[in-house]
Amino acid sequence: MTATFDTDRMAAVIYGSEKLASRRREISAAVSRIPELHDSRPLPFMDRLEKVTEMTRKLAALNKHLPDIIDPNDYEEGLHLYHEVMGMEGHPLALHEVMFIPGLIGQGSDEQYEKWLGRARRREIIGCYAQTELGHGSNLRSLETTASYDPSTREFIIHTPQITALKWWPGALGKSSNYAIVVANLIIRDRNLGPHPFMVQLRDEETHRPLQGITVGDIGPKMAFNGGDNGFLGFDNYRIPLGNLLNRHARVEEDGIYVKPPHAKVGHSAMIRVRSHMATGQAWLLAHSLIIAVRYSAVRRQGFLEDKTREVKILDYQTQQYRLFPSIARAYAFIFCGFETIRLYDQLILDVNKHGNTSGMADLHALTSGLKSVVTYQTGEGIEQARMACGGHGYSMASYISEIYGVAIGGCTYEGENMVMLLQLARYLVKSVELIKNGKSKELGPMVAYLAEPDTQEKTPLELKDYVKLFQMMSKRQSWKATERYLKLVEGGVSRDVAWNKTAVELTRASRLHTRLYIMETFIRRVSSIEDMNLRMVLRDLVNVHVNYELLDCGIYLHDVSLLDSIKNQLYSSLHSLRPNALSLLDSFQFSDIQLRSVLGRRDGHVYENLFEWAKSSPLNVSDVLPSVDRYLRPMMEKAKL
Ligand SMILES: CCCCCCCCCCCC(=O)SCCNC(=O)CCNC(=O)[C@H](O)C(C)(C)COP(=O)(O)OP(=O)(O)OC[C@H]1O[C@@H](n2cnc3c(N)ncnc32)[C@H](O)[C@@H]1OP(=O)(O)O
Ligand SMILES: Cc1cc2nc3c(=O)[nH]c(=O)nc-3n(C[C@H](O)[C@H](O)[C@H](O)COP(=O)(O)OP(=O)(O)OC[C@H]3O[C@@H](n4cnc5c(N)ncnc54)[C@H](O)[C@@H]3O)c2cc1C
Repeated sequence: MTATFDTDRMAAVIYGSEKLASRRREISAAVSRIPELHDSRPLPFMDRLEKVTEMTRKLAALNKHLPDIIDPNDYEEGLHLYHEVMGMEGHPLALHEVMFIPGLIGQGSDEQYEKWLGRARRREIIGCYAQTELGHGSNLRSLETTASYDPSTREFIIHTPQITALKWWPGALGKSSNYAIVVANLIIRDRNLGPHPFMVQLRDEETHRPLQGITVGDIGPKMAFNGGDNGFLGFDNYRIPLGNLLNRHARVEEDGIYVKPPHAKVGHSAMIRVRSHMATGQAWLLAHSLIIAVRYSAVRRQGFLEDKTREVKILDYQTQQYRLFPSIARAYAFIFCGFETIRLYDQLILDVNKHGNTSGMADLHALTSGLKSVVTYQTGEGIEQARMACGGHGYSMASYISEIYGVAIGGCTYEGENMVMLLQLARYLVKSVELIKNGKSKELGPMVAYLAEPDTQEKTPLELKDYVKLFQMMSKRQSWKATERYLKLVEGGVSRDVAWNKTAVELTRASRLHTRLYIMETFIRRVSSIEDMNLRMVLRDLVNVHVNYELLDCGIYLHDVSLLDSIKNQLYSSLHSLRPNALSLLDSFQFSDIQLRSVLGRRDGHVYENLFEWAKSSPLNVSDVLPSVDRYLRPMMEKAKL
């Protein structure tokens, strides 16, 4: 089936410009010509040490070839090159680019840029972001690592008071990084001023051995990311100079005077940055799994429909389309949301760093708290459906889908556990409803203005905008219902904390609906702005699938049977009309075979031959008879014969 649109032009929509889309193709082509940038053998056949070694080997090779392939100062080109070569399982520089450098930019002063930023960019040093501890991750107020100021030597003494204070989880901390941005409680004259970011050298730059007073190592295998070394880190009264407090926002003078930051949370910028980028990163992971599943579904034949002479492609089953196509819509919707949040983050950093203007922080915190939670959860659901849609071969590591799942689903936990972040957004929604109740609707932020709109009369929806209005009213009602439930408890004498906890499930439901409304409206807004008619037509099909699927999935108006039927009928006909374009919508992401790392998803479609070759290369097939059979099984069977 030929697509009704140009996939290169769709790639330009996905990546934001024709230039970047074509540069991505050139970079992938360049990588395909350099064998030392390829996996030396399939990653699923490697144990953890082999995998970490392989990632380190490739990283060094990439660093060598990088100047010949990309503009080293072009962030987007670098991001694609890393994804192409390093894949998704983690590597020594994974957090260096994602958190260490952005943390330095967000928190460091111009002098500290001079000292560390250039060195970090040239990769003379490798860094990570060490905040989470063995005993605390969500509740930052209870972090235990201390940084006590000693005015007599003008130093901070970093210390791990007890085992629960060990830094635990930070990516690339265990064996790779020789520096870290360490988040520790700033203590001045016994006064705890809360978590602050400090630049700390962990290892000797020559020998890479841990410095005196530092205990550091790897936390062991995880569900995924096993090419990376998430680590633990402990301090024994470890001294660092006064100038190592990253002091763009908060400062300590030599005599110990503390100058507080313009906003209590301005030190959280590294987290906000990752959350702002997660919608895009998760969309790519979802699209990875979908292109594998849809390519395979276009090859795999199983069972019959009307033509009894030839088995049907499983992509022609309505259930297969229902399983996969709503996630294709979500992948596009998440990409468009990602453009928004990255733009908002870049603007915020400029406002804060250049003008000390923190007014955009609350909105972006609320938006990214909800978005990272909904996007990561729905991405995980979509990847799991993609795996199941491939039957047995989806369950094989040859499909690579379970690795993609493990990486993606980590996002439900890192950067703020989803439940915790949904409740952060709920704070914002409750405050907004209270503003309206107090006659201050004018103070509402643009993202919550709809909460003040009167309920529309439920007329029979005829157009897309009517269906979106239905969803908007449902979201509004949930925010009001949850807020009033909470306020009723408070007015009844229940403390705010207890009332909050007793309403928490309803509050998180309000956060999810609010976020899903934002995703839907962003998707529609972006599609409506696309000039190329062919692109806009097929993306409208995706929007129709998305809106109707969301309405059904959120259980809207289940009491109104005729409305329910019309939503279902629209969804099923949208699935059918998407069928001819489904594969091309995913081909438009232009992932190379190297980047997909999936035998099932290869462009050549020779699934069975490729699967057989892959299986034969398994280490277990090096010999016909395994040593363990000779050593244990054969004696056991011989004995049974006596
Ligand atoms: C995909 C491939 C990738 C591949 C790459 C993979 C990379 C993996 C990287 C993972 C890295 C990590 O996980 S790094 C570690 C991530 N850790 C986290 O995210 C920790 C999550 N916890 C937190 O952020 C915090 O504890 C909170 C926000 C949940 C609670 O903080 P709190 O200080 O107790 O604040 P709280 O009392 O709740 O709220 C007080 C007021 O502050 C506001 N507030 C709180 N935080 C912020 C903020 N950042 N910006 C603005 N405002 C804020 C609240 O809205 C509230 O306003 P008002 O209501 O009073 O007006
Ligand atoms: C793959 C991966 C990479 C990571 N990389 C880094 C890194 O580079 N740097 C770093 O500093 N950290 C990193 N982390 C740590 C991560 O940020 C934390 O795991 C995360 O913040 C959650 O904290 P926690 O694990 O302590 O869970 P807890 O905070 O102990 O929460 C456990 C559970 O308790 C419940 N809960 C907790 N608080 C609340 C609440 N207020 N309301 C309702 N329910 C609640 C939730 O169900 C939650 O899942 C990484 C984690 C993973 C999995």
